[in-house]
Amino acid sequence: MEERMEQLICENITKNYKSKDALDSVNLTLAKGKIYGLIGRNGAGKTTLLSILSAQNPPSEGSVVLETEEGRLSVWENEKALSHICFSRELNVGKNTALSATKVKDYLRTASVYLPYWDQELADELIRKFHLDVKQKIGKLSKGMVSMVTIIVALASKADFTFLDEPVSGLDVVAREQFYRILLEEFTETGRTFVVSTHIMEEAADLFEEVIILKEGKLLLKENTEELLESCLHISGKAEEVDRATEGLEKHYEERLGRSKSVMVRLKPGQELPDAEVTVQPMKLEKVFVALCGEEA
Ligand SMILES: Nc1ncnc2c1ncn2[C@@H]1O[C@H](COP(=O)(O)OP(=O)(O)OP(=O)(O)O)[C@@H](O)[C@H]1O
Repeated sequence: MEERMEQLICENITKNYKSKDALDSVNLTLAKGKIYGLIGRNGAGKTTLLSILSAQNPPSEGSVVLETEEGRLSVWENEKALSHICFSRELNVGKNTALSATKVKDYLRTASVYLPYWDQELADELIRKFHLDVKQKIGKLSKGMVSMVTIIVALASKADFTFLDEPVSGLDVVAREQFYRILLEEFTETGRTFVVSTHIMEEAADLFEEVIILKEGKLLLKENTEELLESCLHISGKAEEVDRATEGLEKHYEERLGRSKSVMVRLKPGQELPDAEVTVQPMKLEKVFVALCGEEA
């Protein structure tokens, strides 16, 4: 019987670069069979986290452990653990680099050698779906086509834990929708775990069972997306009414305009808003993110 990977655990990960502390004591457990959205402002530490989770980058402190039926395997320098993890990074092609001169088919062939569960049939299907010219050099591809190459590597890797770093950043809206559909199909068929970092939250929010938010190198929250959105409310109205309605609640992003005021509250389980003359509106993920990670006015 095929061995199943259970969860990937990130224990107290800190990463200090020379001039920057990129991650600060991050504890995180990624369960089998979920799609996670990883969000955070520029420089929050998303890429650093994914590179540490996949052992492409050593942490300054802490460890990453793959928990299996057979026991706990440290991910660092452990071929068996790493065979179940794929981080398909954004490609920095650059001019006149070895990568820019590499043909797509050769890049994919190299990936197929390194990734032990590579599915060539799936890779070929995705190449067709994305209309990708595999004879083309990577340096000659458009930004979106380069993103497609990283998406193909991620999906065809068939790794139990697959990380994609801003996969849709260069894609047009049609290709983005196509990517979300393909990802969901692959997820439904296989129950693999995906972590997808993105700045384009709204259109991907339905895809994420859980969201992970990094803020300045710290894990701000990891929560079921639906529950997070249910708990966050936008309250507006006369300032004194808003104050009365939100007293004692967790508040973010207060904005005052003359005598009126608006604020986001995040209700804890069991908490309710008192009756008050205020307008209460549900919030979309992007607005919740801005309220949690944006700069207060
Ligand atoms: N190799 C490195 N050397 C020094 N500092 C680095 C290195 N890589 C990242 N950093 C710094 O660590 C911090 C986190 O960077 P990281 O790339 O992980 O952020 P991110 O959340 O992925 O950002 P973005 O959304 O802009 O891609 C940033 O301040 C960045 O400048």
